[in-house]
Amino acid sequence: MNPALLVLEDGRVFHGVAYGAEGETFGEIVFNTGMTGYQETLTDPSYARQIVAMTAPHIGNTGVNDEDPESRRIQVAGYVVREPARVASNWRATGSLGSALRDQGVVGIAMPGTRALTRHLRDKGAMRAAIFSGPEALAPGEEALLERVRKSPSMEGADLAQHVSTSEAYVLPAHGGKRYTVAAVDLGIKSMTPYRMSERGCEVHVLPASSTAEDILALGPDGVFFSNGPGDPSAAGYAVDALRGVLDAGKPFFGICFGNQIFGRALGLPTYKLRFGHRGINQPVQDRTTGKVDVSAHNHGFAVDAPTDGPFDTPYGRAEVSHVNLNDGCVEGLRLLERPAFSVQYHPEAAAGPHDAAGLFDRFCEIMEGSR
Ligand SMILES: NC(=O)CC[C@H](N)C(=O)O
Repeated sequence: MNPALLVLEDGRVFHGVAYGAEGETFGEIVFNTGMTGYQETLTDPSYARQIVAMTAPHIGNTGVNDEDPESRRIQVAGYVVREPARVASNWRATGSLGSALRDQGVVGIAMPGTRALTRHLRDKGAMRAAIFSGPEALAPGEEALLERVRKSPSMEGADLAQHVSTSEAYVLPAHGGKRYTVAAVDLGIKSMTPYRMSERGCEVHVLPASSTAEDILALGPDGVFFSNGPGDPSAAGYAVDALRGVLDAGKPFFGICFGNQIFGRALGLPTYKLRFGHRGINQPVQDRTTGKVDVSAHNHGFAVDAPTDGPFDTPYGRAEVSHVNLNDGCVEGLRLLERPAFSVQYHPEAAAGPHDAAGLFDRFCEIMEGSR
């Protein structure tokens, strides 16, 4: 197997062997703590331009199948694992993870130091990085490679949603009888999300990220949804403008992850970059109204900065922080108190992840019902 290097912008270098395609790739290095669900992780468009390191030591055991992808392709910029499975064993498997990475040109590295890497990122934070594998990519030597990593673009200020969004609108029909029309703005949407709505009787019109409030309202939707997505929410002013138009029109609104950050910005709140973010499927989130704790799926590197000591004023009336993360206290949900609009920073669609928060899709249906 050919040698590979993972080079971090602060000069830390990890040695390993090539996994997946050989060559080079640049991105923000982040870690994911999920013990399962690598295929959903790899295909989540929110990971665009990120190199994802898995803390679970053995990856690829169940191969890849045609049912679990969350989008049409592997979306991560690069992949870091400790030990790839040599055998893919599962009744649904159609191939191995190594060949899927290779076929889609995704450069990865298998290296013994994933634990040291995770501890490093925990202390120093997510940062620019690159994987170089094979003799050609490694030829310039570590110093020259590090220089190139330092010159690569940062995640801060990156507008990536428009690059992963659908270019054409499409419709997911309602399962078992249509009850609601939903306009879902695709900022990097995972395929399970509109599916969760469709199984609750929503006809889901998935719209490009560049859709304006007029485009959205032209559908006459019962409710509007803004999806998860990659990049820095402070660089997506177009989505904030569209959402403001939707809120001005009084439409019921639900947002997930990037959608929560856009909602926060539409309410006039700032967003900021977390040191190393939350990526995994066992994050404890508390609903501050009921006190109930959900174990939930996460993938975010940014968060909304909002007062957690009680309701606050916004251009749309009073709002409150509805959910907080019990690990670090960060804002995990927002809601308006006088209008039907709410959002969460985590992933009730649960692909992969626990289904504790599935009731949020029911809540979306309830606010659409209540607004009729
Ligand atoms: N999953 C998401 O929607 C991620 C949102 C945003 N890109 C972040 O990293 O915080």
